[in-house]
Amino acid sequence: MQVKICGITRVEDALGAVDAGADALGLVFYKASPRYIGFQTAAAIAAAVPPFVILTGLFVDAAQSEVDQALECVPLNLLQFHGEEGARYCEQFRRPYIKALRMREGLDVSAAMAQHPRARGFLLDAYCPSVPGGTGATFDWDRVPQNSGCPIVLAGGLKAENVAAAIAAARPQGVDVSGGVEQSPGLKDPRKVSAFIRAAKGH
Ligand SMILES: O=C(O)c1ccccc1NCC(=O)[C@H](O)[C@H](O)COP(=O)(O)O
Repeated sequence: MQVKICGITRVEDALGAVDAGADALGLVFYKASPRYIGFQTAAAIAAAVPPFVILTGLFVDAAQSEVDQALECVPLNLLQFHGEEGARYCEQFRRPYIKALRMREGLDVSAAMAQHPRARGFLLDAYCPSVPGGTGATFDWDRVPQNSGCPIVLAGGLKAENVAAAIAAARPQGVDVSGGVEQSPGLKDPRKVSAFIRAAKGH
């Protein structure tokens, strides 16, 4: 099971997550988030992270110039679009990307996935009307499509205590967590991070 720890704001949190076995880290470039970091901090984190860890840049309906600037300043391996971005917008950066789908009631997940034929995967997150992500809320894991033909990353309200059950129900390729491994918004708790990764990877 691949694990992404999202909302990293400090070098020590990045290194702690990598030591604990994280496969990917998420850097939030959405200014309204308590986990927002600027490009300078992001570049410092990127410089400290070993080469085989996937560094993901997260955006919510950002201006094209903002994503371009992030790509100039930070060596991101993957883009994560967490708003209402369409395929043409996401593809213009010519970088691997995953599209977040917020699981509001009635969402046709397969149809939403079909709108992004070039996405490398889909991150399925809980839907809360006023907050685009990092809400700590779960959704019904039985709604995760099986055999969709594209990697699924499960997110939303995961923590060490529920991630094994979530994986058993949704059978995703990866899991993503933010609030469930924090001591306070934006600051990771090393013990929670390592308990989460152990539980997700089944050891
Ligand atoms: O983390 C944020 O603050 C955030 C803000 C706006 C859009 C997305 C955000 N996070 C995206 C993630 O990938 C989170 O890990 C995911 O939403 C799950 O968060 P949580 O329920 O806190 O584990």
